[in-house]
Amino acid sequence: MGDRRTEDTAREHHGPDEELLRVIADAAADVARVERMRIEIEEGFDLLRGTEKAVSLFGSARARPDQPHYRLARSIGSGLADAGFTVITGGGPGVMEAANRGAVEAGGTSVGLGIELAHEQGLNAYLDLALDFRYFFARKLMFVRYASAFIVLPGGFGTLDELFEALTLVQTGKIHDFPVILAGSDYWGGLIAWLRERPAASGYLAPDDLDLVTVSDDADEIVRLVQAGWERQHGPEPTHGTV
Ligand SMILES: C/C(=C\CNc1ncnc2c1ncn2[C@@H]1O[C@H](COP(=O)(O)O)[C@@H](O)[C@H]1O)CO
Repeated sequence: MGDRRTEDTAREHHGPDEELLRVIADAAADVARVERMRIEIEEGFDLLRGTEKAVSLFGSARARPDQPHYRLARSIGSGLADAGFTVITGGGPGVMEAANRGAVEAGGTSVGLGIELAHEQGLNAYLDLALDFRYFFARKLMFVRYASAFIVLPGGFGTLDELFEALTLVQTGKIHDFPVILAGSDYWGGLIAWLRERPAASGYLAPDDLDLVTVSDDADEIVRLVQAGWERQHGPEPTHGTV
């Protein structure tokens, strides 16, 4: 009924031919939009195909190199590279740059999946592989598809969005044995306490949902947690012994 009235109103103002042309133009724009999405996903897959051991790391675009969270991200990036993990970030400044920088400094592979934004910052200077995305959802698919763990450093809305998306995927069983590690207890402690006192206490989270996330301040421990998760997913790595 509502649709009929909208169509009638449109005809009164523009006439039936103009309205039909508008509907056809809208449909053509949607076809073009879907094709852009498909191409973007394909480009991401092409870029990352063959990436077998990787971690996605998130955190503030605004952290400065003299800040502790930048330093922590840099040493996590190095530790991951030493352990053979490719480091994937959003390719931007701040914590992303720090993790990519650490990975490059340790001789590892560093990936940046950037996002086109109105106030373009550009990709950071520490990337071996990079791609800029128009669609957040296509970019998020790459973060999950190629990683065996997520590490989340302090950040704002962007980081929180990535954290809760990851937790939702694990909670709903879309991904399994997938470590979600919060780096920086000073920053995340309050959020964990709130999740326990509000959503969990209200019954909106199961008590063991909070076990899906681990908090750590120690880069070495974080790398060990990531490695343990990888082995749960893939089996233990062969040791290169002398026998
Ligand atoms: C706002 C500023 C730079 C924006 N540049 C970004 N480049 C790449 N990825 C980004 C950028 N901004 C946000 N992201 C994504 O969200 C997370 C950080 O967001 P937050 O709001 O800063 O926490 C990050 O993990 C990216 O994936 C510089 O001032």
